[in-house]
Amino acid sequence: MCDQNRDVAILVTGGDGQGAALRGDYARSGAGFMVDQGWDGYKAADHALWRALYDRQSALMARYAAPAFIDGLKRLDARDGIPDFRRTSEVLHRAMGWTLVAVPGLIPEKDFFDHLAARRFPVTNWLRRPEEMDYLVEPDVFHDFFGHVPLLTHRVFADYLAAYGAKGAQAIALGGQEALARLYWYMVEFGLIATPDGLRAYGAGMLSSRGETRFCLDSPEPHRIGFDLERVMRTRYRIDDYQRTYFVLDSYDQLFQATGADFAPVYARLKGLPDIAPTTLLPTDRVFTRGRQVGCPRAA
Ligand SMILES: C[C@H](O)[C@H](O)[C@H]1CNc2nc(N)[nH]c(=O)c2N1
Ligand SMILES: N[C@@H](Cc1ccccc1)C(=O)O
Ligand SMILES: [Fe+2]
Repeated sequence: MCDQNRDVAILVTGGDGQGAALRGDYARSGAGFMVDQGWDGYKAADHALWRALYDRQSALMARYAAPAFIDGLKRLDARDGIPDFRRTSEVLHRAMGWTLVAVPGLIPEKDFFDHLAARRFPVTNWLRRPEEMDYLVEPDVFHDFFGHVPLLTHRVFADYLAAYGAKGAQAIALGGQEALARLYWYMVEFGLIATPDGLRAYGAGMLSSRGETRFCLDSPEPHRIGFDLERVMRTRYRIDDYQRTYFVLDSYDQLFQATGADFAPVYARLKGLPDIAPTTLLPTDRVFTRGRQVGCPRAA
């Protein structure tokens, strides 16, 4: 089992080299790092913390979240306590062909891509501590379920995620997995979408964090730039703080269409181009907000 821990430790020190402590119980994980959710093991205090997180985040959704996210969250009816993934999977599978699988935390990229390609969404089975209510570095069940599952009930986005996962094998074969991981990071974890009422957040990474839900739309610090596949794939990211750049979709279909292209020539082009720092703005960028980029946002 230590091999699996080693694999995951390598994964978690990815990104720009920051690490995050591994909290999950990887010892009992099986194929694809799947574990039993252990739903019966959750205590009343865990369910109470879930409800507190759920109520606090839900109160922000009308102002900050994309309509598709709000619709999906309502459909899940997950306020009362930490959901039993098996029950959610029954509903989700009938509607969208997706199921949820419990994992102990971050898993190696190949396993993650394979799960998405097979329409299995990995959901971490432990809950953050009360002192981490506003933000934590690695995903917990609140981030994975509250943040990600609502958009699995949206046909185009659910199909996009499967199409995205199916790109994993080729990316690993061609050395494009960092580029593909950036596409996930910016467009699944931290994506914004333009609506008639202005920009709204749909990314799981901001919507599971009260701090970043407000920051991503209210703060003058970060850049907000129109989505462009190669621009996203060239842009580095931080895993341990609010983002310095957010990308904006015109529609979920725009993201789905972009993922229909063959990425092999894209990876080849990227090999000859430098990475872009998250604080950088290019003259070719479609700029919604030119961020001030001063100071460390989370410390503010
Ligand atoms: C797609 C990209 O590799 C990203 O870092 C993956 C890796 N492994 C993961 N593992 C889990 N459980 N959850 C995640 O969101 C991710 N993200
Ligand atoms: N920072 C998010 C969790 C998260 C972890 C990893 C990636 C994206 C998001 C939160 O506090 O809810
Ligand atoms: Fe996530």
